[in-house]
Amino acid sequence: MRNELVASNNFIYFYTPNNHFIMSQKILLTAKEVNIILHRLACQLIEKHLDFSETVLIGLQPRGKFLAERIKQILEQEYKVASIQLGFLDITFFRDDFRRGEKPLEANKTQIDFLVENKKVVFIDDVLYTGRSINAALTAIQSFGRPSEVELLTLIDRRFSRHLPIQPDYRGRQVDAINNEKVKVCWIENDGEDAVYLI
Ligand SMILES: O=P(O)(O)OC[C@H]1O[C@H](OP(=O)(O)OP(=O)(O)O)[C@H](O)[C@@H]1O
Repeated sequence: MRNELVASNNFIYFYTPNNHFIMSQKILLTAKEVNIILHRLACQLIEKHLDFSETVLIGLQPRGKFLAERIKQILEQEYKVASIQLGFLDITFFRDDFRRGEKPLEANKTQIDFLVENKKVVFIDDVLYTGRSINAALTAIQSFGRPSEVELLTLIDRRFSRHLPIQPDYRGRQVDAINNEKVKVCWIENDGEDAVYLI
């Protein structure tokens, strides 16, 4: 059991019943802010891709999937863009560091039911940090054809943290976080709320 106290400076402090502080996390984006940003990102995509007839969306597994599904839903339901092609790409075994960990890796499902040959591909992920996931995605997508163009949409861009020359084309929010901090993006369908925390 723990009690939760929301402080006025956007930090959430957790205390044990005997009042020992155990951790804190800062809320970077509330559900309302996430919703506003998702609509802006959807509009930016429409501005560039119009009817999406030559464009496919690819959500990166595991957590880019939720963002990609949300963007698709907004485009179709609120902005009446018809039948957007959306796939999900797992990059686990394409990472340049996949043999370096001690734990056995668990892959997620890749589900791309279309060719990306000559299509404009938009990668969608929740966080851009070192850029290594996107680097792996660029390799992995080659199995599905040769896109005419690849762009990147990310909800959170961790500034000054890149290991590779990769930048987002569409970004929700830039965040300055130091290396031992984690940016956690929560989705209501998976985590019970829409929110972004710095932990
Ligand atoms: O630019 P990169 O350094 O590759 O980081 C970006 C990736 O990091 C996060 O996943 P992470 O592997 O941290 O997993 P988790 O958040 O689901 O624990 C996030 O979902 C991105 O896919």
